[in-house]
Amino acid sequence: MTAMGRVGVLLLNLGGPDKLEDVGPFLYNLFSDPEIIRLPFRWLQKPLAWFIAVRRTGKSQENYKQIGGGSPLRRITEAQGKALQEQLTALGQEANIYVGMRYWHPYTEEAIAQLTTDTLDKLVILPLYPQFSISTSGSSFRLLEKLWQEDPKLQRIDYTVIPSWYKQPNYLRAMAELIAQEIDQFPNPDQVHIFFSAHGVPKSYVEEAGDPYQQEIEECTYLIMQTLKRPNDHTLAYQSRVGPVEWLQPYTEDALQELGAKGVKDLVVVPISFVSEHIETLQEIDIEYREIAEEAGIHNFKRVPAPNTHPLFIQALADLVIDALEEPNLKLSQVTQMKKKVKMYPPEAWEWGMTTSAEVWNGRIAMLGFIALIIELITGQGLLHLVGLL
Ligand SMILES: C=CC1=C(C)c2cc3[nH]c(cc4nc(cc5[nH]c(cc1n2)c(C)c5CCC(=O)O)C(CCC(=O)O)=C4C)c(C)c3C=C
Ligand SMILES: [Fe+2]
Ligand SMILES: [Fe+2]
Repeated sequence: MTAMGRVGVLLLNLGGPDKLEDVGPFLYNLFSDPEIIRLPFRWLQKPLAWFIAVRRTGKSQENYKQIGGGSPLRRITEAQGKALQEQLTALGQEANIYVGMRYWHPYTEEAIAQLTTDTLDKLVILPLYPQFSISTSGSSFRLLEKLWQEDPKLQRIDYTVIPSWYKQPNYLRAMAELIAQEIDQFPNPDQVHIFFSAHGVPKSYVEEAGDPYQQEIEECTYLIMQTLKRPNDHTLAYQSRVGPVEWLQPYTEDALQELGAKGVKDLVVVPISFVSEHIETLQEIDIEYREIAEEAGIHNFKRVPAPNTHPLFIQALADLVIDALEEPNLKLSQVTQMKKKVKMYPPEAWEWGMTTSAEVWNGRIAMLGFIALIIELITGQGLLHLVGLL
């Protein structure tokens, strides 16, 4: 305890399957989230999530097999929490650290149950995503808002939220240092092409729902290059597209092929939206994109490690917590306002069940939807392709 009283830090992350048997239920949880699949009908969410999870599990398990049979996200996030606690203690700020994952253990609900029994005086909510997206931090904030509304014990905790933090100077320094270490291993470091690969989101998130993610990614790329102070050429592209709807462009695979065709031979990939190693770095970049790059003639392909427990990165997290404790509180409900009034799911206009006629239409559309789902289940074609998920 310090002058601030008993402080807690809630670290938010996505979560990942610990072992192969977890892949199916993890995918079901992920696709059950309306911030991941934005459907106009809430009742369709769970059957669709189940269907997509069943269809995707085999392929996804193959990928997890290639990285040792599970996600390292929990282990790394817990190590980040421990390092953050030690750094805060060194700076004179004792704190309890809690890890709350969105789609797998330890779930956000478990972290909340723990922290309500710890009688905290102040809680800092810190998402482990440098940039805000509706689909990541936004989804976790929305869940927390719901938990807060339901629990009077939580309402008594004085808390503040950090919405995004890609401008944090020590984070930028950590990224620049990790990039410099990698390019300096090449015979001609200044000739190496620096390839920023961000996790993508569907284009409609940005263009229709006002997700600030793309703007924050672009600014973050610019700030890292400014901090790096090297003359290298660089590219920003988006990875991990799911389904045939348009996602943010250029796609990583296309951009790699284009650079190969232009004669780029030396390239380092910087995973820019992740702060830990996980399937998208260890399998997708290190295995799939490496293969594409090598086929395109990029013979010297390297990847910059995620910040993980890099001391400058842990310092950045500690700075964020200490600054948040000193600044005025930011509430969960204020965050979406700040983030350019993003339209979280469901848009208000879709609030159904308020009138008798709406109930009648709900019923009719539900019947039609179920028929469409049955057709899809039998033929493997139709509705799911229309909504752009398969
Ligand atoms: C900034 C990070 C992330 C954004 C933005 C994001 C959006 C997003 N993701 C999916 C679908 C899937 N994501 C999956 C895994 C996964 N996603 C992120 C991060 C972001 N996702 C991480 C850290 C992980 C890995 C977890 C781990 O196992 O370590 C998966 C599962 C893996 C697979 O089958 O490919 C899916 C599916 C969508 C649809 C989306 C935006 C709408
Ligand atoms: Fe994802
Ligand atoms: Fe992926």
